[in-house]
Amino acid sequence: MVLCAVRQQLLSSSSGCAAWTRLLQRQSRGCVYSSIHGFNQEEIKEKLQAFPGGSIDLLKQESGVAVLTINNPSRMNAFSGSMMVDLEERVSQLESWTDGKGLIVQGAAGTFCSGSDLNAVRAISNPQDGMKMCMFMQNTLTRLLRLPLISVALVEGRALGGGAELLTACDFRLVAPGCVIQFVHKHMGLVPGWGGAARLVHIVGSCQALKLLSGALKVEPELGLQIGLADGLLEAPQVEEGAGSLQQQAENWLSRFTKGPAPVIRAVKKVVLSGRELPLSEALRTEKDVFGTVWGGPANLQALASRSKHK
Ligand SMILES: CC[C@@H](C(=O)O)C(=O)SCCNC(=O)CCNC(=O)[C@H](O)C(C)(C)COP(=O)(O)OP(=O)(O)OC[C@H]1O[C@@H](n2cnc3c(N)ncnc32)[C@H](O)[C@@H]1OP(=O)(O)O
Repeated sequence: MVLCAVRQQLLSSSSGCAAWTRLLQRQSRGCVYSSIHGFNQEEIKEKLQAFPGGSIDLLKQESGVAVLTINNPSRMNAFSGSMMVDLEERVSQLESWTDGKGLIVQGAAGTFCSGSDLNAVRAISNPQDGMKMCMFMQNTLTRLLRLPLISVALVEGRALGGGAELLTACDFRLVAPGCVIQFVHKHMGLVPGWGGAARLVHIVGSCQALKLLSGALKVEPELGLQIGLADGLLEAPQVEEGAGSLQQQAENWLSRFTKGPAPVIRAVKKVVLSGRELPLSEALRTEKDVFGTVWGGPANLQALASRSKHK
């Protein structure tokens, strides 16, 4: 169902986007898990909806940068079951947002996310349902990371367990003073289940990932920057004129990379994504296909016209 929606959106935008469809088909058939893995998305969505609370809010801005907010403050932004379903639906909306260039993922009320709602976890603790929730969240976070948008996690307060896994599903992480990222899974007798371990190895390397997971180490801003889990440090918001809100600072940081026509910014994310995920020959073919979507396009022709005056 996801691939159909994604394919339809991409093909409807322009014939050039057939390249992106081929990438999705080559890479993942849209998701990590499908019916051939015994995964039934509608079945697990129905189970998850039985655990309500909180919301995942999405604001798509004229600037082409959207803000996704994990909103369950009474539970330190823990993911209820219905929030997991919400997240998948917001990712679908972002997959269809053809004007999008960037995404900021943040938590409400001064903290990021404290993982799964433990009340829900207790209720779906049988292995079958746990694995289905795991596959659902792996599919959703993989699609989040594969969005043709440049994504930034704005990490404030605490990012624990699944919350720490969520921030690994963004391209970059900006940390606020005093925040703590902690993969607490070992303390729960678990390992990451939402894909956080696989992505963490790509971000910080296997040795650092092994330390963070086996030690359930608390990663504060200084360590995060040192090991590459954090890409920038935000300033504590000043009441008087100053750095601006954390979200404003994050938007300013992101703006350096999203400045320009959406088709070009989206093409940049696509070629980096294929370079990161595909074997070299496939990545080169995808790069050629994506190149074909911008070569001779409006932005390219306008740039050539403006430079032809420089004799
Ligand atoms: C794949 C991983 C995934 C999974 O296995 O499904 C997981 O993520 S498992 C969950 C991992 N997360 C945790 O273990 C964090 C648990 N929470 C805490 O350690 C603390 O609450 C905190 C986040 C460090 C904050 O501590 P503190 O500042 O002392 O506040 P409180 O503890 O009083 O919390 C306020 C309020 O929020 C509720 N809360 C917090 N986290 C969760 C959560 N993950 N699930 C459900 N509820 C949560 C907490 O119970 C308090 O509620 P009240 O007691 O009703 O006030």
